[in-house]
Amino acid sequence: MEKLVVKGGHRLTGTVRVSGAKNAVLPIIAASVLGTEGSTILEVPELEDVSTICKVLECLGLKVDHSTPHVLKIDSRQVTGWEAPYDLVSTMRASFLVMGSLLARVGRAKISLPGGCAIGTRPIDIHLKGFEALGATIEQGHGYIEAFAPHGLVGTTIYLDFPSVGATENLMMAASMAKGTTIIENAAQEPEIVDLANYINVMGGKVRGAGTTAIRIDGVESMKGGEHTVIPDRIEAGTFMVAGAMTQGDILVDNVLCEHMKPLIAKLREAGAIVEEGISDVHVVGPQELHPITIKTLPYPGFPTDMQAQVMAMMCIAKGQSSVLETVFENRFMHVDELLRMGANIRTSGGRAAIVEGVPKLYGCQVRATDLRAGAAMVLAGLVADGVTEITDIYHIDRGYENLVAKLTGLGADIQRIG
Ligand SMILES: CC(=O)N[C@H]1[C@@H](OP(=O)(O)OP(=O)(O)OC[C@H]2O[C@@H](n3ccc(=O)[nH]c3=O)[C@H](O)[C@@H]2O)O[C@H](CO)[C@@H](O)[C@@H]1O
Ligand SMILES: C=C(OP(=O)(O)O)C(=O)O
Repeated sequence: MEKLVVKGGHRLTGTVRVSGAKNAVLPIIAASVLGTEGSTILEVPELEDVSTICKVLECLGLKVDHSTPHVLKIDSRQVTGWEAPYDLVSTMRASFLVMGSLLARVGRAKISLPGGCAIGTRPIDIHLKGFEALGATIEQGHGYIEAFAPHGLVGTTIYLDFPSVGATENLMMAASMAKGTTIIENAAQEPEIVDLANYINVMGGKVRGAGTTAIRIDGVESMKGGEHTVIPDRIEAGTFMVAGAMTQGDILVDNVLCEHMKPLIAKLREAGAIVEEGISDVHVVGPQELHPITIKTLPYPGFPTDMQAQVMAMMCIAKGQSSVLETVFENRFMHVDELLRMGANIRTSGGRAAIVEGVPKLYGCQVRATDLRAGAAMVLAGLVADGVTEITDIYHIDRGYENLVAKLTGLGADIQRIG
């Protein structure tokens, strides 16, 4: 079994370049189904999740050329299938995002139910309610969801019970070729939503207001295709910024949109780091001693849940008491038990709140990457731990971090992938 072996105690210095955003490229690839002429996507991160969603497209009859690294050429002239099978949806929930584009393009979709995952039950009720509001018929059975709109979808106003990122994206795609106008109220405002809207518009769609709580989509008859460059990954950037802060490092994180990083930048400064915002980069200098901080995860522009585990790793070595309130997912504390094994002092209550008492040292040991960001937190803890940390189940990390070992090694970390 492959594992990461991290020898702690190295100060990180130098420059690291951030890849394109996983959470932007996945819905963008799903949206490529909408276009009848094909698309070219640039700044595509080389990730397991990208391979998985490309396999989903191939199941639908699209042709994907990924022969040039970081570039995807998608031939979407023919869509011959409408089913995303269990093996692909179970490894990556974002496969469910093809439901909206399939409904728009071919009027039907059959997608395996994603099921729960390590960070919570993650239902899809908001997506389904939205599809029904647009006129689709939904049937569930034998582990699959089928949606039908043989005569096309019809625009309407949809108020989301929660600003779900995935539901906003799925409904934006579905509505892009509906008859008339759709307004999504209480929409998610994440930068990845804006990137998807920009791509839909490049293909010939008419989406306005993405990045605000009300998105207006004027349905068009058909879409062509186009070229789109994916935004930088704010979570990968944030993970390196925390690494710099934790290791008393001095690092330049390149290919960053600081506008997307505001909640993390504020917290790193509270923790005592120096953070200098550039036009497309950010410079982080870690303090001698980290101060304790408080975070509460929220939908954008609040503090991102996808940075909670990494920041909790940082809190473990701050001087004093920090706290975390996780409000987006009901069960995103899988990393706590692993951090405890490394000598951290953390108390949780109710699965949503944690108090972290900083300790002078963490100690290397064997730990598991229980999910993607929990895995990143283990790497960060390993960078500052006394001795050697061995991290297993690293396939979770491969879902979302391109070349993590090479990037950290370039900053002076002692980290190897073995097995
Ligand atoms: C591929 C991708 O972009 N993944 C991100 C996306 O996931 P994802 O799109 O799955 O996250 P959502 O915003 O939909 O989920 C947020 C919360 O809403 C709940 N919910 C969601 C949909 C629904 O129909 N019913 C429902 O109850 C979820 O269980 C969760 O508790 O946004 C999350 C929140 O920022 C991030 O952590 C993920 O990294
Ligand atoms: C939870 C995440 O991703 P996904 O929604 O793909 O599981 C994440 O990127 O941290």
